[in-house]
Amino acid sequence: MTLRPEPPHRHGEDERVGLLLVNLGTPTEPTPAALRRYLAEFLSDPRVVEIPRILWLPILYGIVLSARPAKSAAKYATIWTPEGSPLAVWSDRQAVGLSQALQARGHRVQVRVAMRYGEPSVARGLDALRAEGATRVLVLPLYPQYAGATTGSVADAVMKWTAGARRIPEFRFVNEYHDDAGYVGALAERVRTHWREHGQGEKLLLSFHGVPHRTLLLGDPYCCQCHKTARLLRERLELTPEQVVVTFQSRFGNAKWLEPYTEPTLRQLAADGVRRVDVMCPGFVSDCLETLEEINEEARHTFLACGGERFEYIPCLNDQGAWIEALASIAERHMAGWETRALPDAQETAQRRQRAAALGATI
Ligand SMILES: C=CC1=C(C)c2cc3[nH]c(cc4nc(cc5[nH]c(cc1n2)c(C)c5CCC(=O)O)C(CCC(=O)O)=C4C)c(C)c3C=C
Ligand SMILES: [Fe+2]
Ligand SMILES: [Fe+2]
Repeated sequence: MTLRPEPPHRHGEDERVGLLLVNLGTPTEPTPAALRRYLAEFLSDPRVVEIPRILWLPILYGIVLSARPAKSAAKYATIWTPEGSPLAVWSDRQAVGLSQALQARGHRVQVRVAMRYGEPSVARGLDALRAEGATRVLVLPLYPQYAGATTGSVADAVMKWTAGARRIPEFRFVNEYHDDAGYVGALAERVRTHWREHGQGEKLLLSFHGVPHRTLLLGDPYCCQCHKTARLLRERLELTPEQVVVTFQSRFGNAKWLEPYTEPTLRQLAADGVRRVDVMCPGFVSDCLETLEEINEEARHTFLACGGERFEYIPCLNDQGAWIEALASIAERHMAGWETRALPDAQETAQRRQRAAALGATI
């Protein structure tokens, strides 16, 4: 194995902290060709589809990648913005906001955004942090609930990068923050703001991305963490258990996934005479295809077509101030003990001069 060369090492250099904010990834454009590239990488991850490769890859490169790219591209086209895919746009804004929030709290931390699939890749993000001198790296996935398919896979990508690194930075991983008070508080604020402007519906439906049911039986904590987030949010909002419904969306394939499923539940609610639902997706911190198209377009249509009268979609946390502050607090907690204090410029220059002098050099 050939190890990658490292940036020049300066004797007496200080420890520098980098933060890698990681999201899922998204196609580069809403076209079948771009979708094919994205889906091929995403769906060949053994943590995402846990079927033996020898059985799965022929299905993936056969049926799935012939039919799905065009269908998915058409869906992405309905949510695309002039700046690109919403998931990428929000992730970038979250990184900028987090960087500013940490700076305002007196930390010197280099923040980079990376995507588990596509670009900017985890490897590119880590290369950039190393080039900027990071000797310690906090990996913060934008997934509040831990799932092997998402959070676990981010760790895989980091480990793959370390395998080629000569000087491996000291890593810390944020595994989950499903019950973090700042995160739940930001969700509650989002709901309350929506209710102030649009009134309150009869039911608050909380829709999380699904995973195969067998992962729950195999010990993945995702399902329990989704339910705990929902309970904490309900308590914050002072709602009764009857006012809140938890569902799972985005089922992929024919296996049983976590239940109840979002769309059938909405049909049932309409059949039961519920006229207005408020729908939120607390497991997604950035609006994306799964919220803007699957929920705000498809699920809305289903509910209204089945007799529902009003469907209120409550947006994700995106770049809301309370959420950015929550992210900063989560990062701070996980960087405890690491030197992140920003030095005033003059002091930093003086320190460098001193070190250089000790080495007999002048700068
Ligand atoms: C929030 C956590 C997510 C989990 C858990 C998750 C699991 C999971 N997803 C698939 C298959 C697909 N997901 C797709 C899109 C997608 N998934 C998440 C998040 C989670 N997925 C997000 C944020 C997005 C949106 C990305 C965007 O660009 O906006 C897609 C692609 C779209 C499509 O063709 O439908 C697929 C496919 C599986 C199999 C899975 C299993 C554990
Ligand atoms: Fe997904
Ligand atoms: Fe979907």
